[in-house]
Amino acid sequence: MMAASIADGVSVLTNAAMEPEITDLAQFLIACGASIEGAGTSTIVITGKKILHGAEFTIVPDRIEAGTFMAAAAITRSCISLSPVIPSHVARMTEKLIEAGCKIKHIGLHALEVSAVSEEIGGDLRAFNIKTLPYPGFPTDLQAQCTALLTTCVGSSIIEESVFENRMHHAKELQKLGAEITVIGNSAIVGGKRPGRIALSGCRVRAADLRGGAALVLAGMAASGITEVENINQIDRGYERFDHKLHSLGADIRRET
Ligand SMILES: CC(=O)N[C@H]1[C@@H](OP(=O)(O)OP(=O)(O)OC[C@H]2O[C@@H](n3ccc(=O)[nH]c3=O)[C@H](O)[C@@H]2O)O[C@H](CO)[C@@H](O)[C@@H]1O
Ligand SMILES: C=C(OP(=O)(O)O)C(=O)O
Repeated sequence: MMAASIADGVSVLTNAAMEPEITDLAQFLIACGASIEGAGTSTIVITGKKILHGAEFTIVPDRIEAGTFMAAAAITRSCISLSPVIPSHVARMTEKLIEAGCKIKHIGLHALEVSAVSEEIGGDLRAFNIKTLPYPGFPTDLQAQCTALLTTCVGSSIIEESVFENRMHHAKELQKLGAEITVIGNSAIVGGKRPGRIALSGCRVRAADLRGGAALVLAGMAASGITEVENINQIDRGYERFDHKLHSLGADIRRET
């Protein structure tokens, strides 16, 4: 879209992703004088302009960061409110957490409250299944965080990763924390909380990638004892001050320099 905005003539992008970030980029380019139609659908038509101009623009809230904090509330059985978030951008995550038993309240247009506190939800969280799909389906970038959450829920779940291959590295690390996970190709079967099964317990684990790393931090907050996550530069690629934000919510977390 960026290149086509200043290319000669009309460009048509087919099979385009329909994610909010695409629409947001299009809106920014339009604010800069570009001509773009169809962003947010699978076909985008761009008529090139000779020159663009500057514009002031506020970018869309990060739906994956929001979804990660929603998972953090759930895995620690806490209640948090988060903003700014566009509730429709985290709709699939909201549906899954409601299926698990969480209570989710809209506070105005750009804030949500997520509660997994057992007295408020009347029991413990239940397992749910996930199949990742292109937006507006369940995002691949929240799969790892939900896998961590599901290791603490009552019952077993099936996770199907259908967007991106090789996105199960966190499973092996979660196993080190005591989780029961069987990976079969791009799917995983997670055995959740069961009577007689030991809950997660802390140890040293390694972040192989961005979302898998975030998932290990979430698991570490739910685990007994101390969890050390190595290779956190992966997490820093996609979360600004993740440790500070979690600490401000009450997590016992610190960065080792
Ligand atoms: C619409 C959607 O859900 N996009 C996700 C996708 O975007 P992203 O655009 O990064 O993903 P790609 O389209 O590059 O890749 C998706 C899949 O297609 C395969 N592939 C890609 C190009 C190609 O020429 N041949 C091929 O086989 C890749 O190997 C992968 O399995 O992954 C990102 C990283 O997790 C997520 O942030 C995005 O939300
Ligand atoms: C996979 C992601 O990003 P990257 O391709 O930079 O690892 C992500 O945003 O979850």
